[in-house]
Amino acid sequence: MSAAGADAAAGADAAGDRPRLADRSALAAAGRVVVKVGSSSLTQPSGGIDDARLIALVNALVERVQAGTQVVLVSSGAIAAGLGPLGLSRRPRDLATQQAAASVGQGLLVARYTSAAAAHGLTVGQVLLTADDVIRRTQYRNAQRALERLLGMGVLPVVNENDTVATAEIRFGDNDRLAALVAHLVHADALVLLSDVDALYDGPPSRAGSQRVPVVASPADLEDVVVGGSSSGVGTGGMTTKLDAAAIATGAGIATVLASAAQAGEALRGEDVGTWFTPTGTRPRTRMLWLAHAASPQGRLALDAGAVAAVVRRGASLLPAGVVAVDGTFEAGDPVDLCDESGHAVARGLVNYSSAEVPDLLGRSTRERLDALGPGYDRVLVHRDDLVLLPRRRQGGAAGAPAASSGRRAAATT
Ligand SMILES: Nc1ncnc2c1ncn2[C@@H]1O[C@H](COP(=O)(O)OP(=O)(O)O)[C@@H](O)[C@H]1O
Ligand SMILES: N[C@@H](CCC(=O)OP(=O)(O)O)C(=O)O
Repeated sequence: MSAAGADAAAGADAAGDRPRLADRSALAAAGRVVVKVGSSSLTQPSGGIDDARLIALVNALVERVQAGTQVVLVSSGAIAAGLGPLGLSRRPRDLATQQAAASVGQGLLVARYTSAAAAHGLTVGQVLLTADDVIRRTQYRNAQRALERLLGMGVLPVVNENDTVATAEIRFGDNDRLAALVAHLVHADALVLLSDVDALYDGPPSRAGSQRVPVVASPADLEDVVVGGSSSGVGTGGMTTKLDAAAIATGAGIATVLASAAQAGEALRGEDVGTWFTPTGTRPRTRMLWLAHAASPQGRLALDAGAVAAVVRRGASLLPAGVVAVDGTFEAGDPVDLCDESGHAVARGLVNYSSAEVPDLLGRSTRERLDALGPGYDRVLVHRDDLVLLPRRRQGGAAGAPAASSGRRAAATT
């Protein structure tokens, strides 16, 4: 996947299946890059699309494409672009109006990308994703196949969340993490996050004395960094979601750069701008990353101690006999959290039965289930291939890297 030359500057991936970019200088020769741009970098304060900035971004992307890099653009800005045409002066709070604004704005946004890219002979393809679409085996393969084909045909895919149909429950909500997962989905060499701020600073950029952080080599480098929310009025997550995205990507072996959209060209050429996040982990299986980071659990299964040990330490599937209680309303195939006796989520998986069926299964052996309930009830509750362990810091709901990138995950699935 990497262009010739990248290997020289790349460190070997421990998994051995893809090279990792060692530093900024390797970026210019990267084979495949996902670029994410935030709303504040594309729209005017009043909400309309800022044509000059959008064209400058497209020019920077075209330069990379012409140099041989395949680029996927994850673009925010649909909601912001839809405000003006709908007579709205600020980002609406309610979901339905956000959906309406996104519906109007997304079309306008892609039309501008299409014409800006066409000026260079580059074709744009729109890809709208929901989190729910891509945690399911068939659908994530479908998204992967579509992106792969678009790139193979020399198209610039422009990805956004499908805000118009994403309900509160299945909504991803921020494109920084979405971009990190897309980078993983397409096996990108690097993720470039473009914003209205030119780098990560050790404190709020507006505060006198805050210093640019040029390199983050490990999470320890972030210990003294103070991060805040968005100050633009149109952005969503501020620096917090960018650091989450960088953690997801680097934890999966993907180098990440945070820079200003105004310096997109320099950032993509590997010049010393912005903040470089060194890849730390190795690539987990694609769907597992989505399951840990994109899926909203629809229920909780309380496991006894033996079942926790089997799932977490031995990598076993979850059998109904090890579950003592069920909570929530879900269908077969939905994501649920598997909790230990103190209520901490230790794993997340796709459940094979609905919440209406589970109570009848609990505590019963396979033979007892078949005898009492009939054929088909010998399935496990959650198969080990549909399961990802959650690291301790994620327990209680905080975002974190999935254990899929660690040795523990390998133990849990083999
Ligand atoms: N430590 C920090 N370093 C840099 N920016 C920060 C920091 N803490 C908070 N921010 C804010 O994060 C903002 C970028 O986030 P956001 O507005 O969501 O951007 P986007 O629309 O590009 O996704 C910056 O404009 C800045 O005000
Ligand atoms: N999907 C939304 C953007 C969500 C989002 O993450 O926004 P931003 O913080 O500006 O990257 C939209 O297109 O308006």
